[in-house]
Amino acid sequence: MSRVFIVGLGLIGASLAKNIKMNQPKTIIIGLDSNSETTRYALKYHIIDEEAPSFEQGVHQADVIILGTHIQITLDYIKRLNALDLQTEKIVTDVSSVKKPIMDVAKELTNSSVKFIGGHPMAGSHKHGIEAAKSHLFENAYYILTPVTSGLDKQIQILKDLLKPTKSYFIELSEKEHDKMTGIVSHFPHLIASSLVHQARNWQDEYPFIPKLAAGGFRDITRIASSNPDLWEDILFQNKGEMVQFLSEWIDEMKNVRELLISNNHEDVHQYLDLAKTYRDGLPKKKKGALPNFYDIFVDLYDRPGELYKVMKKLAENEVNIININILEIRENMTGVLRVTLQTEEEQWTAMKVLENNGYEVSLEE
Ligand SMILES: NC(=O)c1ccc[n+]([C@@H]2O[C@H](COP(=O)([O-])OP(=O)(O)OC[C@H]3O[C@@H](n4cnc5c(N)ncnc54)[C@H](O)[C@@H]3O)[C@@H](O)[C@H]2O)c1
Ligand SMILES: O=C(O)C(=O)C[C@]1(C(=O)O)C=C[C@@H](O)C=C1
Repeated sequence: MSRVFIVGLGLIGASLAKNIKMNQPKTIIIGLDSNSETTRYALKYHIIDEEAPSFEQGVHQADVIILGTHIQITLDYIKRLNALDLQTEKIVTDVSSVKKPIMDVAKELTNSSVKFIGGHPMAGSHKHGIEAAKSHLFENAYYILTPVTSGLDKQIQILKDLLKPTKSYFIELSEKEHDKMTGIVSHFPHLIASSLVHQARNWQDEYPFIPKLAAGGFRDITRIASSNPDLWEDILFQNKGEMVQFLSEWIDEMKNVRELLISNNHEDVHQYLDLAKTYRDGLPKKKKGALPNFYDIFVDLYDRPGELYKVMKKLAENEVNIININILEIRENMTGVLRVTLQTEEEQWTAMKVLENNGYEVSLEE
């Protein structure tokens, strides 16, 4: 029986806690969060078994420590490991979205009882906090590991065994490779999504109808602009070097596209769009959850009498034919997610609009 200490019980920390609890019920989960309401929630819904009296005591009590806080805070916790007089070996990992600053600090650790393995599950959400946590969040996602030194094979295997039920795919990368690649496909798109929202907002004074027209395309490309600004400020500055480089490249590219439009260069604009389409179409398809991907929508559902019925009724009234429904985690007083599977893309679109117009939060991805 192992003891796992999770520091920071937000979206990622609590999702891991739920996954471990569900699949390895004998593992004791000790938790720590600076927000006492979060800790109360975690204890009440058995997401953790015990609250750690302090960071230091939690580390002493555990075999594996998962640092699930924002990066700047995680850096402080890693530094605090050095001062501990530990009797047994501790496997310590984090979940931070940027790896170089973490690994720089971890490499400075002189406490030989601490075996640090950098970690980053490449899945998440624009939502944050314990209430958004889901045990299946990491299903089919890549889980990147960045070990601090070689010779940690045994510890890496223990960590992988613990996290195996997340059903994610483990890969090892250097921190440099990690920050470059996640910078391109995760961090930089956040800046662009936010910039598109600002542009729409700036034009809204002159054209107040803009938000009503901001439908499919705009919503798809800007979903991530709804993420937690505290987290993303942290991520963007921790990966500042890459961000500045990508921004410079992007500005040059946009200037070039502007020139193509001004000079009526249809051929090159077509080629620009066509190349992007070919690359985008070739990206691996997302497959999450146990069901094959027909046309799913995901509806936030609160645990209240009649909620499921209301959703089904609205869809029936609009003649949406449902292939399957699946409730992904709903427990007393918790927001769960209802997956509704439709046969066609058109029905997927209709179902989403019908429910959104009736006040539900709906997304095409979980
Ligand atoms: N959100 C995502 O999509 C995502 C995906 C993968 C990895 N990550 C990484 O996971 C980490 C956590 O992100 P999140 O989205 O779960 O954030 P979150 O805001 O949902 O959770 C952070 C939790 O840490 C707690 N906390 C704050 N200060 C603390 C302290 N000093 N000690 C203990 N707890 C403290 C907060 O109360 C909160 O519960 C970040 O480093 C982020 O880079 C995020
Ligand atoms: O799905 C989202 O909302 C996310 O932003 C998740 C996402 C990503 O960009 O894919 C964001 C940051 C993480 O470090 C990992 C995953």
